[in-house]
Amino acid sequence: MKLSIRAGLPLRQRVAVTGRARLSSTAVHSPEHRMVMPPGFNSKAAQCTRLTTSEPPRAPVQHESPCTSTMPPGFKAQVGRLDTFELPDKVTGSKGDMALGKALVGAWRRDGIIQIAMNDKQRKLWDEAKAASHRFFRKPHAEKAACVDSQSYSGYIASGEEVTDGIADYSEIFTITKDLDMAEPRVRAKWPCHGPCPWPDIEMKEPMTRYNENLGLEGEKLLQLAEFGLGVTPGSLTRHTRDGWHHARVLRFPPRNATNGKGKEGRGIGSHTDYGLLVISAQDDVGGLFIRRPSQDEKFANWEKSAAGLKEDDEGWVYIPPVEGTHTVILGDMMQYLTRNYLTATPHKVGLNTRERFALAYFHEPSFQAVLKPLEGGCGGLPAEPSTAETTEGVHYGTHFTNMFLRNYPDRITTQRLKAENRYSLLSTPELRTMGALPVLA
Ligand SMILES: O=C(O)CCC(=O)C(=O)O
Ligand SMILES: [Fe+2]
Repeated sequence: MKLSIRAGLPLRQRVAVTGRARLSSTAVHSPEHRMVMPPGFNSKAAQCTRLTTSEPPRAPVQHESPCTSTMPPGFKAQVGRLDTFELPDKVTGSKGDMALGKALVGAWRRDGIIQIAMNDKQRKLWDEAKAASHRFFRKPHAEKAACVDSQSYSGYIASGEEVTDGIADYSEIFTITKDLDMAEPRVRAKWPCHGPCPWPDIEMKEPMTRYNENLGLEGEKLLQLAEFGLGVTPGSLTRHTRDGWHHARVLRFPPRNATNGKGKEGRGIGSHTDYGLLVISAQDDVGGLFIRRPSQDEKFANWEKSAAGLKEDDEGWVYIPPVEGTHTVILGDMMQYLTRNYLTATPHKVGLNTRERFALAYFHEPSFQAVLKPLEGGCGGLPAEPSTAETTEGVHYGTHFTNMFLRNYPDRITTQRLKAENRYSLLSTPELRTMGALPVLA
């Protein structure tokens, strides 16, 4: 894989200094793959190349995957070409870390998404996880459908079962939440969403666990760097992720001409924002992910009022082509809340392509018990805003997560049991709102 970097500086520093992503190419695909350019763009220059700016010249970008050709048919979008950042092995607070943190925050504010290079270990872990995912989704339906749990939302979600903004999604998913056995105190105390992960077999469990643990380390590094970039006290973000409610979705999307008719033509997952701090994703070479850039004109706060379905059929989407050997990182609702919109959750959606697509989204989250309040002191050197009733009370992440899963899976056995046993009421008890507290069992 080639990184898009300026020659002459050590690699990490080069990326920290020049790691600027631009959503430059503006080729737009109509169903007939006609190229339509917005006014002011040179179609020749924009197709699959970066627009030149006043920045110093760079090495030509060489992605291993084609640029616009992977966009799912029937969608209209700009094509985002993202530079690739490389993270250090360890964040120490060096000058390079500070510069990198600023560059990452700048890219998130401008584009809503960053791309980071996988190291060799991560490439191997993703390859193994992808192979396990292929193996799992090839199993007979009955075997997959048996992988459900009545206490946790871990396990299988059939194509057409997940609902976004009232419409079925065609994605087929295996969700992985914290794998807690039946003797675990929080499971015994019937905390909402807490329970075992119904793994189909060890061939799925081991590679997925290894990959997610590695992404957990990556998530912590990104938060540390984001703290530098935001100019907030170190630990302001990471203090919320002690025993974080990290989870993941292993995803398969059918080809658009081989669906079961339960969803909306060509739609893999409808427009939405995710719930926590960071979403670190890997995708195969097929393509399907679209995002929206941060915009002053688009206001939403998913923890207050659902942002699902937001602008789904509007203009302004950016297609993110798969780039081998990279993760993308977008932001979740709690990052937006903590930073008072300095960083915003990234709306995204997935389109079905002509081939089946495999992806994995890892969600780096606060503790289920965390009650979050906006960061003190203001972000990015901006003055702190006065508190309002809403910000003083804070947002309980476990309640936000539970609300989102109740909304997405209204008919799932887990939802039925949660309601039948009135587990929701536990969310307002002090032990569920105190980080590290364990239930007192009779
Ligand atoms: O398939 C992808 O790339 C993204 C999936 C996604 O948005 C999700 O699982 O929440
Ligand atoms: Fe998502």
